Amino acid sequence: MAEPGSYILRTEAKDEVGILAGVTGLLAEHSISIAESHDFGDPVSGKFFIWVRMTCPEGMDMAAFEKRFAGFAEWRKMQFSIRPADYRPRVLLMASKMDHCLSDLLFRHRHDRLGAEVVGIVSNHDDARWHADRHDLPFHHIPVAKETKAEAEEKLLVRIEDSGADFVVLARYMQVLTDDLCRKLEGRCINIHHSALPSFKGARPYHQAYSRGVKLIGATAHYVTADLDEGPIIAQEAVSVDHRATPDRLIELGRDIEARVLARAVRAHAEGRVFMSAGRTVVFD
Ligand SMILES: Nc1nc2c(c(=O)[nH]1)N[C@@H](CN(C=O)c1ccc(C(=O)N[C@@H](CCC(=O)O)C(=O)O)cc1)CN2
Repeated sequence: MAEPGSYILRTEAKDEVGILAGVTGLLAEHSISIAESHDFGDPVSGKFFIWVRMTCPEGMDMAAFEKRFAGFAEWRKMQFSIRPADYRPRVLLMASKMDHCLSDLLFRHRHDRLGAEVVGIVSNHDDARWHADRHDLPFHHIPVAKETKAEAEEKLLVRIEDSGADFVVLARYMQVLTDDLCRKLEGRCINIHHSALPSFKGARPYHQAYSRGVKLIGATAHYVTADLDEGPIIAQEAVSVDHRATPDRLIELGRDIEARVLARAVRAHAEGRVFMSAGRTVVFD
């Protein structure tokens, strides 16, 4: 649990000399101590990113500080946000039949290791109801068929709205989202793909990998876009395999990697550690 007076500051701006000094100078001016900080100047986008976990002095006028910071940000044409470090963004989890990632996220949530507040579970199958009941969470069974996809996505949007979810996680949710839904969820829908993208996009990646005779398999957590499995990558991991591994063995080996990679991405997103930059991500993990 973050200590009282602890806040997360995120900034992004055109990369210019003095940006970092300006931000840290403002913090020092207000006797704000820095507990953790990260910064990066992206040569591709020409943007400079700063992430700070800061502790403000007791009794500090945060409104006055934010107003002062806003003046600096306007001058530097900087985007910024400040939020309490113990704020937990609300997340809606979605799964189909495979439940290893869902189960792992719920376990981490139960032990407050996810960095987000799970507000419900959505599935196109009824199997995941067991997990919702086990964790005393709302469960929404929204079946999907090609001819009912638009109606199903309308129901999903209602659930997202009603639950107050800040973001959505596809924890092995095996339905392709329409372009329209991807636009509506831009930057706030994370998927776990069971391959080391860009290899083996689409369905059955382990079978694709087996046919290719790979010596590595992996998992990729990425933001969802209309281009299937081509969204900005947040986290990845890979493990060596050899000629003896059948598709079923690859699926078995992949479970732990998928769950670990997805949890890392969810927590990074929840803590505001992920920035978008020229179609890629900057992750201050
Ligand atoms: N618009 C997007 N939707 C989804 C993405 C994405 O990146 N963009 N990621 C997928 C997850 N996924 C792999 O990780 C995946 C899921 C399902 C399929 C697929 O082809 N499924 C069915 C077709 C189902 C449908 O048309 O809805 C099939 O097997 O034929 C491919 C990849 C989640 N959605």
